[in-house]
Amino acid sequence: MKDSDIAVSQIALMKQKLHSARTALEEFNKDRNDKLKTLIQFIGQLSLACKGQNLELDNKLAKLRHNLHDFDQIDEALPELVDIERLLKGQYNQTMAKLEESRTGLSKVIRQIQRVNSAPDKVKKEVNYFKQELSKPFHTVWEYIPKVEKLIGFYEDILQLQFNNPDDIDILPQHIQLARELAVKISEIEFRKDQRDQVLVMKEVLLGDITLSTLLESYQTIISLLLDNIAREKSASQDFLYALNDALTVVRDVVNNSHNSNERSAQLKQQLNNEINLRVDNAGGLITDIEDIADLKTQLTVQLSSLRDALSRKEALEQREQAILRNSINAMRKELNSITQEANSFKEKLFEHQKLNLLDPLTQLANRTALEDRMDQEYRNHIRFKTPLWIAVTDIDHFKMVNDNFGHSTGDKTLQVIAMALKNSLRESEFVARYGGEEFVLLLPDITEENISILLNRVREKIKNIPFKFKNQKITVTLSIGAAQVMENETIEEAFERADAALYKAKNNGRDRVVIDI
Ligand SMILES: Nc1nc2c(ncn2[C@@H]2O[C@H](COP(=O)(O)OP(=O)(O)OP(=O)(O)O)[C@@H](O)[C@H]2O)c(=O)[nH]1
Repeated sequence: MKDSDIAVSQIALMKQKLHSARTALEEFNKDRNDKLKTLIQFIGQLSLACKGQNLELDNKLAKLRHNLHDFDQIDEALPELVDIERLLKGQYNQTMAKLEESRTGLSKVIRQIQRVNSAPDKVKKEVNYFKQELSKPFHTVWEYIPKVEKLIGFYEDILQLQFNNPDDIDILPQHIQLARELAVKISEIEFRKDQRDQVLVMKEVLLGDITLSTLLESYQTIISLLLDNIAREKSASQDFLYALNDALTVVRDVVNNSHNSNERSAQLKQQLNNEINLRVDNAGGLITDIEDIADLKTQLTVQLSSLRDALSRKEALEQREQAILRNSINAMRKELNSITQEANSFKEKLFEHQKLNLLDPLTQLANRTALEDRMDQEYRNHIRFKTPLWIAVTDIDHFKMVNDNFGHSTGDKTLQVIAMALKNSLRESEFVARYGGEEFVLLLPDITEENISILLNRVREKIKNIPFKFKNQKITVTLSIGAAQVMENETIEEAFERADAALYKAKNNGRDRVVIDI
């Protein structure tokens, strides 16, 4: 074969190879584009799945989807990818941190559920198992949601049980606090004798292990007892008013009757007086007109007899009048006596109430109302006579410990002893009141600035030296005292505030001391 023929056949072969290579390249390009399109579609779908986690990411992905949609614009999408990659990475870290946070949150909720004593045993067991499960970290949000659902299920079970047995609703610390406060309050109220046993029992219950329903019942009972007392007082005053009204009606009738009979008597008397005058006139006329003595004697005898008759009728009338008057007076006296008795017993009751309203039933010291009255009175004297006036506020130290360690009734007795000791350590002119709880207020007129500290420290020492013995244990009870003198142009309330602030200082400086605000 000639060289030229060889060259031609080689060229033909190369052409053929080139054609095959081009066809292969076209097929490869087509295949690559198909795969790329599939990939782009997939990215589009994936980006939709990420939607809703982060707004910036959503916007970027929307833009990416738009750019990828037109195959020719694919180059424009490339720079966006860097940003999107950064956002996706951040989003991943954030999601993981949030999931960990949520896991801790759920563990807290679990601990709360475990504290619910009334939870059924089945729930308690499941909660324990669930707690172990919860110790493993979550990897996706979808692992988290069923856990939350499970927790809600536990709550549902517990609530369901409590709705079915409302008596078992858990009593919270604030309920117990309310019960204790109610116990203190009812010991400050004076109940009737026949109510006292019931109140004592209630106080014991309130200070013991109480359920919520017992607490509510106690509130209801106390309100009923108080309403009953109010109703009784109302009916006692009503009875008194009715009795007063009846007595006044009787007195009015008596007065009316005696007035009417007086009028009738006055008319009769007038008639009799006229008759007597007429007889006297007639007798006078006879003396001047008749000259014959015998005739005169006869006529005069007739006139005198008529006169005697009229006079005796007048006397009878006057006697009847006096009898009526006496009866009226007696009837009125009787009514007045009975109404005076009623009024006295009502007054006594009022006085008792008034006294009770001013006395603290536990310690028998003056109460807050009485203190306010006395503060007014002492302040007026202080202004009028320019005498010094001190006010001291005192509070027992760590009194809660006495209650907590030895019981509330020991606490009550301690208060009584301290109240008595305070009262006994003051002069007649001085005054002490229970201000509330374990706090007392002293009003001390006529004390000089040099003496106030001596006096109050003496009171403090006196209380400190009381040999209290609880459960065979010797206990020292101390007081903190704050005092202030009423200054010129100052109200007693302002001085009280200063004394209270001084008490606060005494407490803060270590208790068992007197602080005087000068
Ligand atoms: N037994 C009894 N306790 C009372 C009465 N009134 C108040 N308390 C108790 O007095 C205590 C006062 O406690 P806190 O206010 O904490 O004061 P504290 O323990 O005295 O401590 P400090 O005042 O800070 O020294 C509480 O436990 C009250 O329940 C009462 O009439 N009887």
